Amino acid sequence: MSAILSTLAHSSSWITFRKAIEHCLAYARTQSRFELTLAAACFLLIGAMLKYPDRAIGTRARKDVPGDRGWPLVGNLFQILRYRDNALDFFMDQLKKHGKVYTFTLPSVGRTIQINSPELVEYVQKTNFDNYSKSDPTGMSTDVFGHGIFVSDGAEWRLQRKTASNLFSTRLFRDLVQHAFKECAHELGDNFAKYESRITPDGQLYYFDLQQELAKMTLDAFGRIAVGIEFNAMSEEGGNEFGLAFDYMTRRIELRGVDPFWRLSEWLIFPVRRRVRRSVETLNRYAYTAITNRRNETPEQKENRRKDLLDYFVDYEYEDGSGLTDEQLRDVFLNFLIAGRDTTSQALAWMFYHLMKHPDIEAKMREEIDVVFPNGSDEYTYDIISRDMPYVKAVFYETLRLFPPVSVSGVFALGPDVLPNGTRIDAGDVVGFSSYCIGRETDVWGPNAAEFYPDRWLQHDNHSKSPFGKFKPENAFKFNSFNGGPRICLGQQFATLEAMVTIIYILQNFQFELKPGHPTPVPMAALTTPIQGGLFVRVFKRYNNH
Ligand code: HEM
Repeated sequence: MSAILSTLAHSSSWITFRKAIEHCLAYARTQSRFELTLAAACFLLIGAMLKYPDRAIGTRARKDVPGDRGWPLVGNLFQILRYRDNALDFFMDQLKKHGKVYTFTLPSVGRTIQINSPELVEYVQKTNFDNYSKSDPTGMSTDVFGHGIFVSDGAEWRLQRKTASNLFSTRLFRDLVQHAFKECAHELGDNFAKYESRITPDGQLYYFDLQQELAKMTLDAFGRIAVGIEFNAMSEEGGNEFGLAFDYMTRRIELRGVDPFWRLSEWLIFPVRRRVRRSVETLNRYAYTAITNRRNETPEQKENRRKDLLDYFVDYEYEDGSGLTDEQLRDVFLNFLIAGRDTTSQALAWMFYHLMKHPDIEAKMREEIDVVFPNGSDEYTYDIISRDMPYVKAVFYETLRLFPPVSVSGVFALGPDVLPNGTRIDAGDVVGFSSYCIGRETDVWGPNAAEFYPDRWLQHDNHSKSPFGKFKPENAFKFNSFNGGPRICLGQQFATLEAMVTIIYILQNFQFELKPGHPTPVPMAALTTPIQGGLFVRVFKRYNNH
């Protein structure tokens, strides 16, 4: 081998090159098949390294877009792995270093052109929407998402979007605020009341993971409201089997993104293979049980309950009279559950953390709540919550600005394109955007962009009924936490109302204290953005209220 390499290295002219080839062939005739295969593999590897000296294999060079130089064949993989503990820091550091548009490559996904400016995001999410796809050509999320709304395009996506939007009516919201959301908030409160007096077996004060409790609540709520399932996550006997399987798989999908050989490694590492299989089985079991129950329901049973999301899909008919298959319904079920559970609960966890750090903001929220719902009243209505509580909404939206549950996302370019700033996009490129980064940009949000400052969402004019002013909505591409354009989050209003009912009920009745020595929360690199390790608090009843 070394003889071949040294001859090739010195082949400065065609004659010497020919001699080198002859030398190689003569040498090869003396070698075993194994050594020849090894030599060929080394040549291929060296050739590939020369072709892709600073980027992931298969990607085209892009000297015209700023970005850190990558390694041969693996691109920026090792660099991103160094940010494993907080992947969002990678995006922020790149933003500071290169500006709003930069690029990096990964062997599993190819080239990403990251655009962190509202104008460019608007172009991709809305103006040239048809050129960008959400489907997942890597297959990393297929075992969970299948062909559901998050990862489908074209007719498949339109069907799901249109069918699901039938559900989200003002009539439903009125009903949810007065019943389902309120009932779930009460159940959560019942658990808090138990935790208040609890002592651990070794006699210590009881600190619990508030983020996990909120996730249980949003899962139970969404199960009841959308798919007619009682997950019983909040009940202590429930076990939260579905939620844990979901958490594991969402984390797994994220890890697959930085492992070019994820199929092989998951297959080789038996405990991972087993846990993936069991988790997917759990998710499927819940989904198929719900679907079978729904298909077997009698007309009387159906009449005695409110029409839910699953009904709209089970009842759907194509032009030829056929309906959706069980597999399609399973994808609907799982996609909506991930949308409905993690996002809202994580945003609430981040918000309660900020309230513990900003008692002045919490006091103002309580002031608003106590005026609108005096004496601890829980006569919540859709009109009052959406009209008369600008400060509570402002605090929730300020949390979504700084800690958006979907903090980084992207689309695949179907064809070549040129962005409004002149950046070229090649077919197959990932165009990435980060509401987390945009939410922190000072030219977008002002010099105090990094500050938790809910007042930025309020405006004062003569028409505002509340002393806090009026809630001031923002452009969807500047405040991109709910996405924008035709794929804007379908559940924005649902999530906002659910969160507000929960916040109001909790602040009317409880107070949290952060566990002493709790580390400053760090966002976890998952499909959504939970607090890494959870949020451990103690809860107290609010005795000085009403
Ligand atoms: C605070 C809570 C929420 C936030 C911040 C949020 C944010 C988002 C974002 C950023 C997307 C786009 C994802 C992407 O394309 O990468 C999205 C899509 C979606 N969201 Fe939400 N979401 C929230 C709650 C909900 C809830 C509660 C539901 C259901 C009731 C929901 C239903 C959906 C659906 C169906 C889509 C897919 C829309 C499409 O592709 O057409 N979301 N959401």
